[in-house]
Amino acid sequence: MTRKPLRLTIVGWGAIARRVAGLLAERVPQDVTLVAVGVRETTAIGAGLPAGAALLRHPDALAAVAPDMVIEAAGRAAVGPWGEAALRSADTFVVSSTSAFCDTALHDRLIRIAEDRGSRIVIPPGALGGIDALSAAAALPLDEVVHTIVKPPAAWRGTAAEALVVLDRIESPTAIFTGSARAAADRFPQNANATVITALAGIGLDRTRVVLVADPQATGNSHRLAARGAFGTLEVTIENRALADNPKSSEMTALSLARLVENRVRTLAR
Ligand SMILES: NC(=O)C1=CN([C@@H]2O[C@H](COP(=O)(O)OP(=O)(O)OC[C@H]3O[C@@H](n4cnc5c(N)ncnc54)[C@H](OP(=O)(O)O)[C@@H]3O)[C@@H](O)[C@H]2O)C=CC1
Ligand SMILES: O=C([O-])CC(=O)C(=O)O
Repeated sequence: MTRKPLRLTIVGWGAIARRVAGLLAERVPQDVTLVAVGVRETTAIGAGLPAGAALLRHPDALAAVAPDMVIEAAGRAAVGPWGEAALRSADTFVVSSTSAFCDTALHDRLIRIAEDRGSRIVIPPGALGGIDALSAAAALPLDEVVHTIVKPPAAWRGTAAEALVVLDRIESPTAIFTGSARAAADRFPQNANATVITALAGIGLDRTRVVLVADPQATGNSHRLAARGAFGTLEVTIENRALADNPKSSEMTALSLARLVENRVRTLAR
């Protein structure tokens, strides 16, 4: 029996969205159709929108394209409006800007809509490795989870870090934030989404400890997870290359989204 191609919509047409679309077009062209791209009204779209993909400037337009899966790769503000529409018109809504889940009311609203409509919210591993093990470990009590993110100064430009340190003058690794995952993602919504992924997999937004570091010697974006609990101990470090179009975002975030989509259409998910 042949399967129908998955009807995919991506919200956002930035570094991650374009990379994911490119990977899928290259790797599973017959199995996935990018039916639409969601943007905001003011977004100027350059060349490169795939042929046949509709451009949606409002979440209400989603229903008409009847997607199977909607991936958000836009930013925290996009998660609420696009998520509500996606959970009403698609069976799966995939969230990249997980910092949105620091807003408990939004989190609860999306869960309620998903329960009403029989749809699902999926949080991919994003820039991280080892999240499957942390999530499995959380079935037993966890004592401690610490997530450390190290990025070069350029990745912290245009963020709250600029009010704390002079990024151009840093000469050695400098901690710009220490605190909970909730506070980290709230203050650094473009750079600390991954801490919410860790928190939701493990011991929650308030108990997960986060350290954010600007390092002039760093050549990429690294994430270190350390956890301790009844399962044993876990230490995972991933050194990610940044995406060419956005130094804040890692290549792994796009690769991980592509894997998630590919596994949905593959006979052997891996
Ligand atoms: N989970 C994880 O591990 C990671 C998550 N992220 C999240 O993914 C997001 C996207 O990353 P990246 O592609 O690198 O960012 P970019 O800045 O390269 O692209 C973001 C795109 O989304 C569009 N956009 C922004 N806000 C909205 C909105 N409210 N509605 C619709 N479109 C919108 C922008 O358009 P324009 O501004 O032109 O209107 C732009 O096209 C990040 O903001 C971050 O929240 C990033 C890295 C890792
Ligand atoms: O891409 C990364 O390394 C992680 C990131 O920006 C985020 O968590 O928001």
